[in-house]
Amino acid sequence: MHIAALVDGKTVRLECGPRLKIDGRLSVPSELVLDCTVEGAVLTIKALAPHGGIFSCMLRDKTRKVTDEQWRNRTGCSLLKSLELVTVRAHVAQDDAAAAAAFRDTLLKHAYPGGQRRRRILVVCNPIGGRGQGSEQLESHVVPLLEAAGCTVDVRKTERRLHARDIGLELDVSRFDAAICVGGDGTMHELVNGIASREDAVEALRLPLVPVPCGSGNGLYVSLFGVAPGFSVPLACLAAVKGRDKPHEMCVVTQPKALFREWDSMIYRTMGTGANGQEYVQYYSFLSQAIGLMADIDLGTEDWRFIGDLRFSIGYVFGAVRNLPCLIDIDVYIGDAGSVDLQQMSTAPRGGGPIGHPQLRHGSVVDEIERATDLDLDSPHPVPNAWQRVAVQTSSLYAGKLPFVARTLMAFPYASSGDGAVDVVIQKSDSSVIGKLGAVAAGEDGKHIFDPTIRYFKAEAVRITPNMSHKGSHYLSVDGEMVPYGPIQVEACPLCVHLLTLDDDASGGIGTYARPEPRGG
Ligand SMILES: Nc1ncnc2c1ncn2[C@@H]1O[C@H](COP(=O)(O)OP(=O)(O)OP(=O)(O)O)[C@@H](O)[C@H]1O
Repeated sequence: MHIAALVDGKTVRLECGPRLKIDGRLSVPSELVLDCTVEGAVLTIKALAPHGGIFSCMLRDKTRKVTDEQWRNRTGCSLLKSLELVTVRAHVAQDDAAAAAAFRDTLLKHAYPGGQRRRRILVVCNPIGGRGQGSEQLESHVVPLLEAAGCTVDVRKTERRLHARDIGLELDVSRFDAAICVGGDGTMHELVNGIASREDAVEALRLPLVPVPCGSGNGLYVSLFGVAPGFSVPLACLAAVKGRDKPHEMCVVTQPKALFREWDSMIYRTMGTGANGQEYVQYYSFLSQAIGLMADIDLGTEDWRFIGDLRFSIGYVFGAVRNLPCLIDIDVYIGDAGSVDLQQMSTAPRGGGPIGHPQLRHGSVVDEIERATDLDLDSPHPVPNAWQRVAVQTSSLYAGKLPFVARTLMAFPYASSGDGAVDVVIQKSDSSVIGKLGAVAAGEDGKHIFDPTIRYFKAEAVRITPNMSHKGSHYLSVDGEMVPYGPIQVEACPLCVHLLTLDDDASGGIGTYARPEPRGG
């Protein structure tokens, strides 16, 4: 479909189909088109396109272009870092009014093949996340872009810690088609836990969520959109406008209620009582749980927020040089869903697990566990269907459900949204400072899992019991948020969050980037 029209006094040819082309100005896949309207003689197109660059006026071909190949490989395309909202107004001759309307219809058909347009979007914005740019990004990019796509936008700014949780608790989910968090993983953690604490959690969590990267680590965002496009606010907003919904199973976390006594307010709402009458607190994690070095570099560098995610790299170097052991007992239930074999882990189904009510298949943290033999990760076979103590001295334990925890660390390359297991990375304490630095350098593309000082496996459940004499020198974090230092149990559960992605394949897992091939067959 094509049409001739006047843009800035020049006659140009407008073409649309799978691509939108405007002679000499714009050439992008229709997926990047947000809206097209015809009012009187004016045809208006709103789309995302790469920034022209400050020297673009000196270039012969000034077309702002994203090729089909670049769009297909978008998780590896750094050009998308400069995506921005572009508005093109074209004047069509009176005789061409019908052709302009047909052009609009064709363009919108290609721009929204799934049909749903003009979503009603809740925006939860943390103004102090990351480098404190949430409010600026909200006003300069998020709201204008969503409105350009014809969406209805309801903005709630968080005014205090746990405000996002309270929004989730009280939200009328029927009023929205999607919710976005302008902030980091912590804001999403609070919102998700608010929704997950409700009686109607399974249904309410069907509200699709999108992270807009204005935090520090933004692990959820990077796991959805890849590293190369950078922290692209427009790309995340595009997913909110037209993304597909994918379920992602979470971990249910339990900790003894007694640990929360010294906390000023009860963060999580759900309580339970173990077989021995001890009470526990239950909450959910969509991303990661960490203790030792990896938690310390996140929570121990909060004062360095102004340098963005560079704080994690610098914090890691400091932590590696201090090389503190982290005295913890680790019990794992590998089970049928888990594995200690990298080859098998690499072929775990990436998506599509069962969705349902949270379960504690392996009990809570306050329950006694019966252990079989210890698990020796250096010669692990055969693994019984039972709890096992992991015989290893650690400097850090990191567990998680998504590949990336930050753009510099694909911590769990074989993580899956629907395999019923949590991925675990243990860094042995007998590794040297140089060994630790080498391991994290390899972590950018997930190859740290082959490092001799690292052990990587999948388990149905993990219990960590820290030596409390280390309270004060280490942190415990869940989704990057500080939680009370003390015993914690984590298991993969069928309670899912629904995430909007730009992935083409609705059935596959989250993220289309390359993961490392297991070595040695
Ligand atoms: N108005 C506010 N004042 C103080 N704290 C707030 C406010 N709004 C939110 N918070 C808190 O800010 C913390 C950090 O939020 P967030 O996760 O969005 O950013 P981040 O920690 O920089 O990013 P990431 O988690 O990706 O590393 C959360 O613990 C949240 O409770």
